Amino acid sequence: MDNLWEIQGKAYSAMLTAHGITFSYDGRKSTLTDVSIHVRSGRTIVLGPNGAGKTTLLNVLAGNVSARAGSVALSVGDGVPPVQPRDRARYARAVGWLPQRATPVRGLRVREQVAYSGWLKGMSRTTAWEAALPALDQVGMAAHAQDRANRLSGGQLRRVTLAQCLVHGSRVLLLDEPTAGLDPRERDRFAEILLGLPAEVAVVVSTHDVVDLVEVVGQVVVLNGGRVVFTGTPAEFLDHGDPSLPASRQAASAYSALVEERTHA
Ligand SMILES: Nc1ncnc2c1ncn2[C@@H]1O[C@H](COP(=O)(O)OP(=O)(O)OP(=O)(O)O)[C@@H](O)[C@H]1O
Repeated sequence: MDNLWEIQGKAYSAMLTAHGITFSYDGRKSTLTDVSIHVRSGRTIVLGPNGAGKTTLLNVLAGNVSARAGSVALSVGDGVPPVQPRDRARYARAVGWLPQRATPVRGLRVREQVAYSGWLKGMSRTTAWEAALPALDQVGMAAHAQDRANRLSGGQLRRVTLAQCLVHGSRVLLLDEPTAGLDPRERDRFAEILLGLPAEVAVVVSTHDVVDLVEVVGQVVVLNGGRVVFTGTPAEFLDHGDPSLPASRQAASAYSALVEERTHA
């Protein structure tokens, strides 16, 4: 189990593919309709207005909820059968999910909280305890390993929650609005941490904040009304913006154009 990502001694990058996902909370109205997304190593940003379905999509990708139609599969290497969400233990171990609201586990210290997550994902107690410190170091929180988790600031807690995703060696990270509500310094720090992750890790970030993440991503996906209305590179995304605007406003203009095009279609 600890060597999921080393097949015959070679580390593989993962590819997460969702195909034709349709999801409904009440069995009638579709919150996601025929959504397909391919996530490779590097960063993917999922943009969309409130209620577009970003959180729901991340929950489907994380295996937290099941789609009514479509499939989700994680490829881990040549000749290895893809891992599917119904293979709960392996899938959960492979995919790290950071929910919108980070919560401290009452009574635990920071290192214990991170180790606990690793243990929940199938690591032995000792391995999880050992792995907790490097995971905290990756997010700049090693110095707080002995602090009570419920005494941390919102930004620190968010970083500890990211360490909880990293501790079990996730090759796909699903981060639901990770920088929402953080001050500019914490936001910059979070962006730097994402940039510092190993190249083979695939990171999916849902956000409303077009500007600060577009420059650090490899793929942009725009959701509107539960449908994918755009998938492409940041440059292709920016092509939808008004070229007469200063660069700092191009991304917001591209986003508005894509969302409005769809709304009026
Ligand atoms: N547990 C739930 N039960 C029923 N409907 C839900 C549930 N969660 C979300 N919805 C509905 O599904 C739609 C998509 O919500 P979702 O949270 O996925 O969108 P979002 O793009 O993440 O929005 P936001 O940016 O506001 O977080 C919304 O209409 C929302 O009201």
